[in-house]
Amino acid sequence: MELPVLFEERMRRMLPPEEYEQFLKSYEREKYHALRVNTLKIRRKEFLERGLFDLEPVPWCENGFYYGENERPGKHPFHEAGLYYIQEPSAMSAAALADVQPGEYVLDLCAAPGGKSTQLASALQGQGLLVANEIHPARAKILSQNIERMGVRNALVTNETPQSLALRFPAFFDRIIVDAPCSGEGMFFKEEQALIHWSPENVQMCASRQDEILEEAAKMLAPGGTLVYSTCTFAPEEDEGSMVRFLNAHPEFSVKKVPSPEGFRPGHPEWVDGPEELKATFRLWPHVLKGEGHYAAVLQKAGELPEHASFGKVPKADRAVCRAWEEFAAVNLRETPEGIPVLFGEQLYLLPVAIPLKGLKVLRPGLHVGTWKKNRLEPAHALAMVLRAQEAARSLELHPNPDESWDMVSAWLRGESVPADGENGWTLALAEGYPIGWGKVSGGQLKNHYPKGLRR
Ligand SMILES: C[S@@+](CC[C@H](N)C(=O)[O-])C[C@H]1O[C@@H](n2cnc3c(N)ncnc32)[C@H](O)[C@@H]1O
Repeated sequence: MELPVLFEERMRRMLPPEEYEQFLKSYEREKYHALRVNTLKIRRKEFLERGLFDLEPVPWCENGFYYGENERPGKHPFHEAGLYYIQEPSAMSAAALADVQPGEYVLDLCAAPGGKSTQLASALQGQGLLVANEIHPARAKILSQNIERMGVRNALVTNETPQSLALRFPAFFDRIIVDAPCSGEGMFFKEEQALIHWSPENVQMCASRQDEILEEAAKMLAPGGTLVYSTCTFAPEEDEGSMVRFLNAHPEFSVKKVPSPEGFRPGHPEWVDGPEELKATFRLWPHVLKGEGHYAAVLQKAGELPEHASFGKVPKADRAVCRAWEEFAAVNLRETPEGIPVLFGEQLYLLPVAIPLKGLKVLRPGLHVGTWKKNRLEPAHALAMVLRAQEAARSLELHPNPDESWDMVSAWLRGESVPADGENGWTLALAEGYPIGWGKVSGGQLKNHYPKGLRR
């Protein structure tokens, strides 16, 4: 791989000579593949007991595992069932450092395609609130699909600028992740675009954009809250540099000392004329650990976390719709998910927390439970994806014998209907016990309602 000369010169100045050679060599090796088990759907232990792939733990992420280069987890039906998320291993560091607890209010400000958001959602375990925001509309759609596939019930997916989000959510969140757009020097390996667009001017542009994003994040963090900043670049201006500019402008913030995971190296204040406390930020180097490289910092805002702020009431879906939802749940579910029913056009959602949505660009205001059409409620795919098999009144196993082929599941994922002799009505289709969508039994068939856009 041919690296930009100015990049090489800068890296040579940054690293001691033997380390610089090792750093260069890291570009020649095979890239690492990893997945993260989605604990909203399956426990780590159960996933390992299934022995699906040849796995090795990622040291800094409890549910992260490297898999062999010949494995194809993206093709397995369990990927569609949302049992795991394929993610670059060093990218698992920021959300792990955020140490999110169930019930907190969390913002992922630069969230698409959703690696960190889905990791934060697992940590929340369906309690509290996740706002997953992405500025680019097309990327926000992909984020929203991943939130759905992973069975996240308490997320609001927005497509806003950090500035307008900050107007709606002043001092609102317990934790914020800023996984900033950056010059992507850690991505040279896999994305030619990062290599083509690299220039010292672009590094400067990214650094100023990071300052702007962090400024808005600061406004949205509650006193006593935690801000995690990360990039996938090695440029000091965008890493320790962004932190020093931010800390100078915000004396209410300091670097939080958190235990250093295996393989992480300290940040370098001397590269940016910054304070010693930057040594408690983290450098993930591709020649030191098994990953493409990252920078991460955990910052703390002074003060005590207050009670969660309330916006008061939000307008609920009208009575007929709420009643239809209750009736649907009574007939088809054994447990009814919680949330405030809100109608967006024909789409019914359960909003996890009373947040006024007017004026915000929202793609997914909570859990999508159904479509209200012709005075009937048809269940949404997202609802199937948050349920456990036992939470539906009826389910049908499409892969009853683990030793047999996955033909019936594959047919289902292509949109085909399958034979079924159960009771008529909405039925959860299962792949070895894990929901993959809704079907409707009638006339000895499970009619396929797998969304057209997802069919293989
Ligand atoms: C490093 S990526 C995020 C990756 C994501 N956190 C994940 O783990 O899957 C940075 C994101 O920031 C978005 N972005 C670009 N410009 C932005 C801006 N001015 N404000 C906020 N986000 C921006 C990009 O579209 C991109 O999706």
